[in-house]
Amino acid sequence: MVFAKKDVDYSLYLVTDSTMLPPGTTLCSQVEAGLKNGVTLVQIREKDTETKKFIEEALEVQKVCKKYNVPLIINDRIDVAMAIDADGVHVGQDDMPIPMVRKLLGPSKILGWSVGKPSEVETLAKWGPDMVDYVGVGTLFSTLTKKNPKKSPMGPQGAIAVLDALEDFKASWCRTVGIGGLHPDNIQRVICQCVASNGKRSLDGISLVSDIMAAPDACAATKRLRKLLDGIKYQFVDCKLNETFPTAASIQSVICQVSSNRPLVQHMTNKVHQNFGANVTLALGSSPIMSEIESEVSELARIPNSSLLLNTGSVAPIGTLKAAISAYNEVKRPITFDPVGYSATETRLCLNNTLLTCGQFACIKGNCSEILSLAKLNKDKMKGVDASSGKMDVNMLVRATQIVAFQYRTIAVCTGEVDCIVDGTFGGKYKLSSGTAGVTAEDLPCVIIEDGSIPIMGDITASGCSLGSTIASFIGGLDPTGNLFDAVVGAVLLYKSAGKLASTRCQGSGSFHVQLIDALYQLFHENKPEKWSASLRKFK
Ligand SMILES: Nc1ncnc2c1ncn2[C@@H]1O[C@H](COP(=O)(O)OP(=O)(O)OP(=O)(O)O)[C@@H](O)[C@H]1O
Ligand SMILES: Cc1ncsc1CCO
Ligand SMILES: [Mg+2]
Repeated sequence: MVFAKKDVDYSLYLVTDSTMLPPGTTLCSQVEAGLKNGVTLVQIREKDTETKKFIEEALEVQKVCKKYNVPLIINDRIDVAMAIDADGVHVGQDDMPIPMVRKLLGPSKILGWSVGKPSEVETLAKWGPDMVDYVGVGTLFSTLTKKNPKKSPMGPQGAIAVLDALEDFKASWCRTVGIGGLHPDNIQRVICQCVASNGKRSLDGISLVSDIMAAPDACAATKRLRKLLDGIKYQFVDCKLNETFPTAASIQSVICQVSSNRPLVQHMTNKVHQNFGANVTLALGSSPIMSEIESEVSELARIPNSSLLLNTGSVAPIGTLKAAISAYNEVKRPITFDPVGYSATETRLCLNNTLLTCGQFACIKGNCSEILSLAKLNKDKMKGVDASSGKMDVNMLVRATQIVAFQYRTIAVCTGEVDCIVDGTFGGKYKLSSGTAGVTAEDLPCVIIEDGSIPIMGDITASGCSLGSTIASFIGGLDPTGNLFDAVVGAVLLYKSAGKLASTRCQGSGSFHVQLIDALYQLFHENKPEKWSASLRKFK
């Protein structure tokens, strides 16, 4: 059977591994369970099987694939693929060079290549459409299936770089599947986050091994995966995403919700911020808990109206941070991420980037240096944890905030004299192949909050960190019908207004600290929009 290459469905690509079969199953029975329930492409990848056995197994699997009219790909073994007339071959970077493989296979077979970086995409683009039909993009996350991984996991940001390269080098024919460490708990996030910057393509599918091959009930496991792939919305927090534009009335309603729900805000934050953050949280009628104990994150995440502030100014062990991200994502409770000193040192860059690959954040907030660096618009390293001084161009800051919001499908906040807030959640909508239908970062809604210059806000430590506490309280306090963008904008607006009020009452930076908590307490409990001095406007 010859498959029209353009008709190949890459959405659910099963790769075999007979070393992980549960008792009572065979390679073929697991593949058939997958095919019956929505696997669209099969690859035989048996690293430790002798040739004769490999061929016997491949022929058996081929029979089943033919029954379901699904193409069969062979990993690495071009000889085996040719011997059994399989539908295609998949090779890695260290296997036989692609032009040779194509020469052996002929033009009609499907040829897949593992890629991890833009330079590899450039090469395949130069070869043109007759060479590589699809790429396996990875390794996305660490996985036990690769015994000696040569590369460290690239995360969604690495996949975005590959998708961008495919667009830049105009390799429109080339399809993509994400590979490595993909499981039901991260598939929606990966499809949602892995979109080219021009919004024109997302992954065409995902490739996985253990969730089907090692499943005691491979039928149920495949059905579950199929449902996630065919879904349209990734509801990563249990409140409304991207519905309306914030107004004074909608913010007032958020404050009412926070007042009555009294969220529990778990802080994993730096030492400097802990006491101040706890008091800010209390001023907002919420309960702070400063906890960095791995064994309790799951329990805390499950408390009604829980919310996590993850601030990397000084940090708990990375395993604890990862566990916290997973625990809150799992129960759809919000995480506010503050990548303190993001690009100040290599260590911080690496740590923050690692955490960014681990989950979905409801909000990412940073000062202008952090946001510019996250958006890769900052050539200079940060000097420390504080924003670089000097007047910033608002257009540039908005642009950076939009890029961060778009790339991480989050609400991004950039602080300074002017605060920018951009909603990049796309209402949690996701789709294979078609990206965001051409909508780009520049098209995202942006709100500006300002109240004139309040230099003393930059003269106390952890004022940005405590805005993080405020955002985490507001998001955590939302009803399921409350709106995420309203909550973040409301937090920034109330905090700025409190800063202004405190600056008129204080005598210096010491008393400003105290006055800021008083002002937040007052404005929150009064909940009167006419008392908010900061202005809210739509950017452009
Ligand atoms: N010049 C300014 N005028 C008005 N508001 C400001 C000014 N500088 C900072 N702010 C406000 O102060 C808060 C902290 O912002 P900043 O950008 O200084 O954060 P940060 O560097 O992360 O702070 P930290 O690391 O000390 O916690 C924000 O709410 C921001 O709106
Ligand atoms: C001073 C300082 N150092 C690490 S975190 C922090 C608080 C402000 O970000
Ligand atoms: Mg900060």
